[in-house]
Amino acid sequence: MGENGKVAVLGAGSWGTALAAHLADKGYRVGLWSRRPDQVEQLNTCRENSRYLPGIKLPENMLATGDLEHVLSAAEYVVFSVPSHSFRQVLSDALAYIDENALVINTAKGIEENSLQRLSEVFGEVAGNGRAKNYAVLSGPSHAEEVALKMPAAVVVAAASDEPATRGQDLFMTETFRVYTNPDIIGVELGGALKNIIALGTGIVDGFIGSDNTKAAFITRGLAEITRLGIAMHANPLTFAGLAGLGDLIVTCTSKHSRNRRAGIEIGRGNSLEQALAGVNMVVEGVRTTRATHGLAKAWGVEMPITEQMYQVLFKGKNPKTAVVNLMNRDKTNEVEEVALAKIKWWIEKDDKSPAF
Ligand SMILES: NC(=O)C1=CN([C@@H]2O[C@H](COP(=O)(O)OP(=O)(O)OC[C@H]3O[C@@H](n4cnc5c(N)ncnc54)[C@H](OP(=O)(O)O)[C@@H]3O)[C@@H](O)[C@H]2O)C=CC1
Ligand SMILES: O=C(CO)COP(=O)(O)O
Repeated sequence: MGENGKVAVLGAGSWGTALAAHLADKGYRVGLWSRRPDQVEQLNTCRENSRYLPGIKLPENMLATGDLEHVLSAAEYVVFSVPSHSFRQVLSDALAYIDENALVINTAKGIEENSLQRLSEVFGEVAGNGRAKNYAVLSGPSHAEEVALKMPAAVVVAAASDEPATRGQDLFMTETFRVYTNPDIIGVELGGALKNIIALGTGIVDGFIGSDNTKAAFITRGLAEITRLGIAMHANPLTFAGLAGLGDLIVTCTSKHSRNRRAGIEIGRGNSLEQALAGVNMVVEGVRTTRATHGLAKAWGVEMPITEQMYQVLFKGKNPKTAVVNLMNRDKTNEVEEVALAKIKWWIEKDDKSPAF
């Protein structure tokens, strides 16, 4: 199973720390890279990440370091757990030290804002498409706080071919952390990134309406528009009914641990975006992802009414109450027919993979 092999985890936030502890508990030698020397010192002496994952005792066979070359030297697996907006930079800094045969697993959930690229596309651009054979994505419903307590969770590893997907599955799988493989890297990336827009919005709805009916409608129609974009971008529609789609949507829209939902609640209570982000004080991926997805929807010619309203609320000062009124009063339509049409479009366009930008 590769236990006792070396793993480098880049990014010492809540997810990087939880995954590093998970893999160390499984018997791997784990190096956890942080960009902050004071945090390295604190992790190694107190054996706890008091800022990002308080209350979890870190295993002895994981060591924090600020030295990228050192942590990556001889690592068979490299886990990226930095926020998506810093993925390109950290990857560029790390690349020279990553062994050609090492499996790179990205765990960030986002779309790059300026390029509108999925993170596997960023990886291809920075590392070269030749290295894509050793690239995988870990996604699905998995809050760090619960994974660190070994509460049962099920996730997905997606990769372009079986071999890296199975390597990733074997790396993470334990009795309490069940890992499925999925060949649909586009769908898994989109599901993980776009659910954060819906979680932010669900938080807003929680913050000012508090209606379960409204929330259920918002989540369900959110999944419909994620699927619509996914189909246009040549993802497998079924991925969105799985762990990286519906599964992650459920957890992020309902959990007390969700930073996206918590930020949304503050906005729904009348606080500004800046106040909401300062209150959470951890990465809230849904903000940048809303802007990026707004761009993707335009580029692919896909209607995404919830994303459009979220964009207006977050960046154009629209009142959330007006946004809900606008969503409720759109032209009448047929739920199933709409999905069927999107699917036909998928079949027609699947041989033409060139996006409209
Ligand atoms: N938390 C969770 O439960 C889960 C998170 N994820 C995803 O994992 C990714 C990381 O999230 P998470 O760990 O929760 O985030 P946190 O906010 O908990 O931590 C972010 C970490 O990234 C570091 N960081 C930020 N910018 C940079 C940079 N430019 N270079 C290097 N390090 C940087 C921060 O360092 P510093 O303290 O110095 O700012 C901090 O250690 C996100 O994409 C998130 O969506 C996925 C599944 C579960
Ligand atoms: O992706 C996550 C859980 O699967 C984490 O979601 P939040 O970033 O909203 O906390």
